[in-house]
Amino acid sequence: MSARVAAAVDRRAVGEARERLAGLATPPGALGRLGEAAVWLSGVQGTCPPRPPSDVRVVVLAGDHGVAQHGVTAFPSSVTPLMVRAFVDGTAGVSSLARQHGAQVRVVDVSVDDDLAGLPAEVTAGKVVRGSRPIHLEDAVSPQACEQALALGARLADEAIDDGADLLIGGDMGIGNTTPSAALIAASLGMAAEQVVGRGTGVDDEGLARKQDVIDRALRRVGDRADDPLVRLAALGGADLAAHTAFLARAAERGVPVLLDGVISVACALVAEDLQPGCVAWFAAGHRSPEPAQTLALDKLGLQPLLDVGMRLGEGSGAVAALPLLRSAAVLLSEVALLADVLGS
Ligand SMILES: Cc1cc2ncn([C@H]3O[C@H](COP(=O)(O)O)[C@@H](O)[C@H]3O)c2cc1C
Ligand SMILES: O=C(O)c1cccnc1
Repeated sequence: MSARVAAAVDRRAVGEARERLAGLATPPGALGRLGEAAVWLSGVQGTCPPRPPSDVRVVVLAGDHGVAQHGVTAFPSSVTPLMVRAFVDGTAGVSSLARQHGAQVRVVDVSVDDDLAGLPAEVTAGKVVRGSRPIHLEDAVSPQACEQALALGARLADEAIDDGADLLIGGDMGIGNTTPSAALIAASLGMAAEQVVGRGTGVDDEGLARKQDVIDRALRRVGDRADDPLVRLAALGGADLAAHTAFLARAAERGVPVLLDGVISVACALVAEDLQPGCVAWFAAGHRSPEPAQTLALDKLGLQPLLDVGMRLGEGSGAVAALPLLRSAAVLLSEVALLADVLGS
């Protein structure tokens, strides 16, 4: 997949959108990031003014992580399969937001450490491994499992796009997953564990120190091998994060926009950009997570989040919460009069 390239956004539409935004009957810059979001939407849709996204798909890529057994999270791994069932039942946080804002949610078991008996094949059939391994002790997954996960993530993006999606959101579910996500961001940015570590589901100070130590040991264990983004994913990420990365990269390759979520989503976006330069043009940031690594990664990608409300749930929830703002941005650019017309009338 390293040979693939992201599609090109429509520069003409971007230029038209910038011109229209500057000409609206509003003071310059008064729409803030909504104005920027409208310009971005114009470019990725190839049309000015842009349309509010109407077929939004959230794909939650679920997977467990061996680090969860090493004191880095406030919850046990047994929560992961229970939450997968909650997504299927439509009772998770993102399920509620998606219903409210007209988005569809699909959950897929990439690497949950449970057989998820009784769930439909469309949830479980793609399973790559039962849990990714603890990254401070060994590579999260083999290169073969990583390739399989990448193929799964790309296929899931293709399925959503072929079914008519006009905006994709990657969601995550997996106890412990903020640890490999922070490690991926540290390795991608050449930063130290102490700069990227955050509290995830809410670890106490001792848990935070253990988490920092696990990330630090993982970074030192993998060393320069992490320079290769595929090795980085296999060694420091895991199957779910590889699938998530390919999901985002395939969207960019197919020219379909993505609204990014929290630290897991943005970690994968960073790796996707390394694998397939130019991807970031197809990404907008839904929200800012309190995880320090997420802000560091957003800064590196040059993205400003639409929302900053302290959400730290994952699941794609922060992106779905930002959806009304993105749609508002589109209708503002299309419906607000031009100042010249207002003054001339
Ligand atoms: C009930 C529950 C629902 C969740 N939904 C998303 N997460 C989020 O929190 C976890 C990551 O945080 P950490 O690395 O600290 O474990 C992941 O499962 C992520 O999807 C949840 C966590 C819990 C407990
Ligand atoms: O940044 C996130 O999305 C996040 C933070 C904590 C736990 N789960 C997800």
